[in-house]
Amino acid sequence: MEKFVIRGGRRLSGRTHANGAKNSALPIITAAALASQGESILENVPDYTDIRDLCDILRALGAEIEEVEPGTLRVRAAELSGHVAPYELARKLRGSTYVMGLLLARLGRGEVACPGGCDIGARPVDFHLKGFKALGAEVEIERGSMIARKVQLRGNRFYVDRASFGTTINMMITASLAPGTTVLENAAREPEVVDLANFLNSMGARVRGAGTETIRIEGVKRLRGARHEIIPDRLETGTFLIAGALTGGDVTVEGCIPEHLGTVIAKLREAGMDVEVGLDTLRCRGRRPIQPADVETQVYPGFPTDLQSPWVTLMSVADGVSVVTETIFENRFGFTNELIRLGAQIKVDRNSAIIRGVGRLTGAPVEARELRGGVALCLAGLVAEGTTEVHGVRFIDRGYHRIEEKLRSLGADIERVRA
Ligand SMILES: CC(=O)N[C@H]1[C@@H](OP(=O)(O)OP(=O)(O)OC[C@H]2O[C@@H](n3ccc(=O)[nH]c3=O)[C@H](O)[C@@H]2O)O[C@H](CO)[C@@H](O)[C@@H]1O
Ligand SMILES: C=C(OP(=O)(O)O)C(=O)O
Repeated sequence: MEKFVIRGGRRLSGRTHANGAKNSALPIITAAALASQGESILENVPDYTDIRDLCDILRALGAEIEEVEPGTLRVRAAELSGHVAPYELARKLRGSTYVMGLLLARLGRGEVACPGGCDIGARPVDFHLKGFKALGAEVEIERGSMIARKVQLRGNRFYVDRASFGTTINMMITASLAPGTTVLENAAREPEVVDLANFLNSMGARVRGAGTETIRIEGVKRLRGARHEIIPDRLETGTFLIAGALTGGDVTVEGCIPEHLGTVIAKLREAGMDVEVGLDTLRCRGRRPIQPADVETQVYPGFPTDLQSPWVTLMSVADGVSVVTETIFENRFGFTNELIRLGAQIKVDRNSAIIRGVGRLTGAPVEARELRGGVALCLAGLVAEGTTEVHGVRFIDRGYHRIEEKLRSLGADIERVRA
């Protein structure tokens, strides 16, 4: 068990480089195992624990995955040797749902534990199952797993409820090898969907329309390996920009795609921050006072739910009252109980948090229970007087690589110690 020990009060300033996107890397590594010919070289793969767990699942199913150099994976999967994903691994992460899409596409059957991931709501898999069924699969939940029996897939028209990100991804993976045409309506439009489509197309798939709400996939007989560079992580980038804003600092994130953060940039400016947009850089200079800026999370291109928690931390020291509304996950304000220990004044009313900005936060031991809420507590520790201990670092490691080193390089006083 590890914890972060943070001594607050330092302005963050300097430059940091964006990692590859977790939510792109998970589907793309899985999709690489769709290829029965050749190998894929995947670059800019972030070293997050979720990624390692996914690779272990795929290896257990017969894929060969090696790290040829830091951040670059070689994936070969001429044949898959098994159709049952190791239960204890698959239940750890949400991204393991894509392994079902892969198994159905390659083997026509599969068994994958109902996924885990951040505890931010019920997070069922009913949309995924409905999607698989629309493609001809017989799939049920039994003994804690999604189980698909031997099936013959065929393309179909499918409406994606709530523009679900994961369902859109899974349908793209499965339909790429399903004979006929699949049309996804109300598809997710996140940049990671486009990244997956680009990779699939370079493998020989025929995916059109990714990035719009209608995606059309013509199934092909086989796919071959390809080279691909994962897009930068807009959520990690946004986290560092918010850290710059919060500490009154001057933080530049290099190697990002500013267009992927349009709403976040607009909201930072509304909060009074000075945001400079470069070709592949974003610079946020923190200004005082922090203006209250209401946020409502939305599917892309709206404000990302994954940055809601860091935003709440920023608003907790703003000069006035703000309202943050969560529309995607019904239980994503759990971390505010811990933020309150540091002195934040937050009332959660149904799916909104009403935040009365306070002049100061003071350090205390707090507990991270999920990824983004955990990082929001670390950010709070950066501005809290005295020492904040954030326990539950393993949740943060699911989507940030040694975040303490990046924060330290910007001037933060933070260390990882055994709890
Ligand atoms: C690994 C990964 O990429 N995770 C991301 C993905 O999660 P994930 O793919 O789980 O998110 P979805 O877009 O599918 O979820 C949207 C909403 O639909 C509900 N739902 C979803 C599927 C389903 O079968 N039934 C159902 O009811 C969910 O509980 C949620 O309330 O998109 C979220 C929304 O951008 C991000 O916060 C997560 O970081
Ligand atoms: C919710 C998240 O991840 P997951 O879906 O993997 O739990 C996240 O990245 O914020």
